[in-house]
Amino acid sequence: MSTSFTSIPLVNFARLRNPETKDAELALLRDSVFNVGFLYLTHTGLEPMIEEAQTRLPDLFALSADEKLSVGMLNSPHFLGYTGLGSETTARQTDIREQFDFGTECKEWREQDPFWQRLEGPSQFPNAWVRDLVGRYTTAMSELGREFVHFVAESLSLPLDAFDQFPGEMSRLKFVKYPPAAPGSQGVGPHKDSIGLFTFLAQDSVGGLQVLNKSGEWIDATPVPGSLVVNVAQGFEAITGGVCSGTTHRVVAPTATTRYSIPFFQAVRLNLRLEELKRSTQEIIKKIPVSDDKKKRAVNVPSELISPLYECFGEAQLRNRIFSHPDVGQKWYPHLYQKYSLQVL
Ligand SMILES: O=C(O)CCC(=O)C(=O)O
Ligand SMILES: [Fe+2]
Repeated sequence: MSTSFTSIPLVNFARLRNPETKDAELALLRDSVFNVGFLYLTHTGLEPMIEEAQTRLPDLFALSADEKLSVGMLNSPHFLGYTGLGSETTARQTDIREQFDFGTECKEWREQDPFWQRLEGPSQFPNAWVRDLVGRYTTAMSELGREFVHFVAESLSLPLDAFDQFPGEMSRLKFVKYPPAAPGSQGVGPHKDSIGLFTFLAQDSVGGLQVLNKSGEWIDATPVPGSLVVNVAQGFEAITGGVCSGTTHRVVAPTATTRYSIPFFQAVRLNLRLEELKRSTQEIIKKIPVSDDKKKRAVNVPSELISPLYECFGEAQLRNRIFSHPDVGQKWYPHLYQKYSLQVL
């Protein structure tokens, strides 16, 4: 398959789980992850769960402004909670969307913990049914994510658990609403997902998600009912030394209908450090189907996200959050906000 994809491959999860069809589907998975960087995952068995969540989203966003603000992200040093329209910035432009960010359960941050550990903490739920839905949805997605990563390892003929040293404590889930806007408006600007190994995204039938291929063309990720769009996030980019780069994507705002989406960002260990990565990625990089030259560079310069400017992956991620949500960043991390603002990257 060409690396300059013009359509996004479909990988059938049931065929990965079936010993008779597994090998052929693993080859497709390998090509999709390492050459394309994006795929639709179908037949996951989670279709009813996804549909239930999609059906409830209009009710969630119909809560009163007071109810939403009572769980505003500004309350949260963990960047969890509600973000109103126009409060988020991507690629230096304002995004036209509203969203609720949640995290899977994790330990509470304490004073003696590293400062970047504070990215993880308790979620804010506006009511009991949202808490219940988020709990069930994240449990199901976490299990799917673990199984998916095992298949990715197998697709490279690596041991099943080759990536099991990397997952972190708190995965993130978002419920997102894009209201209709003027033609060509930015739902969310071009970006790679900084959080996580892989992102598993359920989108509704409206469309607007686009991904950038290696020739610099935007390709429509046209909705495929019941599927999850899976993309490589910067955590996986880091542990493959940048060889498997996260794919850039964006959402063009809808013009006539409201669009809803549900991305799940699979956690990466926040304490991953550059030196550790350089060691652990070597064996992985050897197996990835790309040129030796690219591999050599990968070992020397593991990833743009793991920069010598940062202590570890957690700090790089914290910096990213601070600039995506500058009001939250300035409130909870004023010194870091100032420090990172002065850095030339
Ligand atoms: O809403 C979507 O389809 C994509 C959202 C996204 O890329 C993100 O929130 O990182
Ligand atoms: Fe994204």
